[in-house]
Amino acid sequence: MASKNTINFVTGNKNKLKEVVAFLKGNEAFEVKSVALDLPEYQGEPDDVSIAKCKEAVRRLEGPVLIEDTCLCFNAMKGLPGPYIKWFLQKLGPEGIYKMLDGWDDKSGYALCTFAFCSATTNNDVMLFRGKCEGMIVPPRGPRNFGWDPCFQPHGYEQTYAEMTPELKNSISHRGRALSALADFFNNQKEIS
Ligand SMILES: O=c1nc[nH]c2c1ncn2[C@H]1C[C@H](O)[C@@H](COP(=O)(O)OP(=O)(O)OP(=O)(O)O)O1
Ligand SMILES: [Mg+2]
Repeated sequence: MASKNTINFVTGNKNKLKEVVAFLKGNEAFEVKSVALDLPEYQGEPDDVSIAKCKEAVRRLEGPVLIEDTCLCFNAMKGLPGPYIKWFLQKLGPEGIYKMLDGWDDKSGYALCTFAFCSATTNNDVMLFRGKCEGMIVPPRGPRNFGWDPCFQPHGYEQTYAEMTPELKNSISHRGRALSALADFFNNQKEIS
């Protein structure tokens, strides 16, 4: 049996890593090796942010590189805070994230996850794998373990992400959906070079 391909997954976020490892457990085509590195927070549209982040990771490391960038987008605000959610969360906490929508009736939004992969041998071409989960921004409920999980409730569910089991979250989440696209791609590749 051919040995598994290993991809460097570059993230400074332990919770992201945990979800990625749990999702890929049992995957036969590849495995991720964690590289704990805080990459810069770029500005722009989600795809451009992920491409810039991936190119910076390639510049710093050798071999195939995988990064991920997550947005939380409010429909009332035309997709903002989007890639800037990290700073809003850091300053305002989950309560403040909900209060941002005080002036709007529309509390709907979506979580968007974009994985960016670069093989480092293909002229630095970056491939993107996206996953989206639609839902509502709600007053925080549930454990405060992971970012804005307490104030995001996916459509069709009565729990916030924070109130879900890790298995349920991964099966419907923005990240789970993006990982499923990523895994499909790699499972159809013979070798990741
Ligand atoms: O499923 C999630 N559930 C709740 N919160 C989440 C989730 N996924 C990311 N988050 C938070 C982390 C950060 O505050 C922001 C995304 O920013 P983002 O740059 O992608 O993450 P990060 O800087 O923590 O890690 P990284 O080193 O991979 O860039 O939303
Ligand atoms: Mg980041």
